[in-house]
Amino acid sequence: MSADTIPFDLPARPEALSLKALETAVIVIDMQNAYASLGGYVDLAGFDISGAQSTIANIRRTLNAAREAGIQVVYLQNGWDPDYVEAGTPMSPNWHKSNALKTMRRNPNLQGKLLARGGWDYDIIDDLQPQPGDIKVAKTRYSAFFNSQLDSILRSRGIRNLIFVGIATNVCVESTLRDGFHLEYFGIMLEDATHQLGPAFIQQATVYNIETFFGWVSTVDDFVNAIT
Ligand SMILES: NC(=O)N/C=C\C(=O)O
Repeated sequence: MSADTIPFDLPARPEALSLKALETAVIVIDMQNAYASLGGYVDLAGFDISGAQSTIANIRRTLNAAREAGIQVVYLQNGWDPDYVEAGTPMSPNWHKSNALKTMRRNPNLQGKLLARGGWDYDIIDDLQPQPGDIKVAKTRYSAFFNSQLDSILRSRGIRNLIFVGIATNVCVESTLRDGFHLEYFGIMLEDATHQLGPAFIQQATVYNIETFFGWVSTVDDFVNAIT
């Protein structure tokens, strides 16, 4: 039996899980300049991203260990075409709720810069550049399962367990983990490899929701120790 088919035990809340590397992927949600760099969209929109640095370091540790253990790494990238056709019109709730679109409407000099494919804001941050063998998937709404290739990419590889890292805990991470639950994926969030948009209590709200209703919560130390 090869190492990646031998189950490893992951300490998690509300209970530990037994997982096989080959059936597991690390899902990296939106680690783009927009969400993790000063001068990116969420910074310009007025959110506090001072906690992102420790999140980035914890994600890097998670990804290095996952690649070593033969666990697939999948990067999601949020945004739209440079003309924002995919962002929708006033007929779409996205047009009304997207803080990126609202920020650009308030500051017309930013038009075309935020979350536009091909631009700096859309790019994955330098510290977490994808490595050979990693998979990149584009998304246009908060849930990475909506209108994307993610489900078929995972199912075609027999992946059932999703380890979530990235930004933001309470928006795209939680939306994707919830949709994954309804598609029969086992979702596990590494709480110290995610960061919220909004006050600290909202991170705890997502942790509670996941532990209680949608999946499991673990930590970077526990994940790295379990697979090395
Ligand atoms: N990646 C995210 O969680 N995004 C949250 C908000 C947005 O994209 O406007």
